[in-house]
Amino acid sequence: MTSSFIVAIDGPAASGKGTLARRLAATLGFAHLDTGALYRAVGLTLLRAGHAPDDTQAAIAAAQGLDAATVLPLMNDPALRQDAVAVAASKVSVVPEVRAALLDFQRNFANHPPGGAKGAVLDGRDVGTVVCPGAPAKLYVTADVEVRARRRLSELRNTGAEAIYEAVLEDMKVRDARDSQRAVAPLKPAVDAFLLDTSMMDAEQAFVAATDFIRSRPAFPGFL
Ligand SMILES: Nc1ncnc2c1ncn2[C@@H]1O[C@H](COP(=O)(O)OP(=O)(O)O)[C@@H](O)[C@H]1O
Ligand SMILES: Nc1ccn([C@@H]2O[C@H](COP(=O)(O)OP(=O)(O)O)[C@@H](O)[C@H]2O)c(=O)n1
Repeated sequence: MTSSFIVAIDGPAASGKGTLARRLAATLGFAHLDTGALYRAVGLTLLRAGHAPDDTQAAIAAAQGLDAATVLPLMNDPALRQDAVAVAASKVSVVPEVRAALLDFQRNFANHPPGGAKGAVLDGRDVGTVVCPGAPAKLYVTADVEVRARRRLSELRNTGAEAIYEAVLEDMKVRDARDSQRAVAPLKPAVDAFLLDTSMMDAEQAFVAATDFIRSRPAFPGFL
């Protein structure tokens, strides 16, 4: 059976989309897919094989080689969260063949959520625009880049990594620019997305604003 209960959440790095997506999925009883983790898995595979992150042919081979059996263990690998892996993910994600290789997995997850879930929440950069353009609830989560850099900094420090604010901020600006300016599936809000700026909101306030929006969508009767 194909599910039409899809919540699409997009936005730039450290805007809070993953935090929101996980909590929404738990509340709705839906499955959750962090689509960024798929691009990070490609980046990590490439780095571990000793390739440069901008080696296009190696990136295509890594993406085409990922299947459910190889990707699932990688999704829980702590190395996936390293900043170098985020940068590699952003580099491989400009390659159209890499995006094409990951598309079926994402659409299949959205339309046939695992574990008997009634619906799915996907977060990333192009879920509402490319992966699931027909999703009945789309959110675009953002925040000022300085706020996002501070969030990512404390996240990195909490994992024991040494991180400097200025470097994290600079990395984030470069990655935002690359993600927004690429030719294929650039980061941008879908025309029908609900814009949620979390610069002045904590995670609880963002969750309340998101659930108010989803509750207003006729396609989600009685879920919240
Ligand atoms: N609204 C918010 N206010 C403050 N911190 C937040 C908020 N949402 C998420 N965070 C924190 O910011 C960091 C990045 O959030 P995350 O959900 O991983 O962002 P993304 O998935 O967009 O990269 C995490 O440490 C998370 O706990
Ligand atoms: N749907 C998606 C998700 C991620 N990505 C790429 O993957 C990188 C890492 O994504 P992520 O969501 O894990 O990054 P953060 O927002 O957690 O920093 C992004 O910078 C994008 O370049 C993408 O191109 N399309």
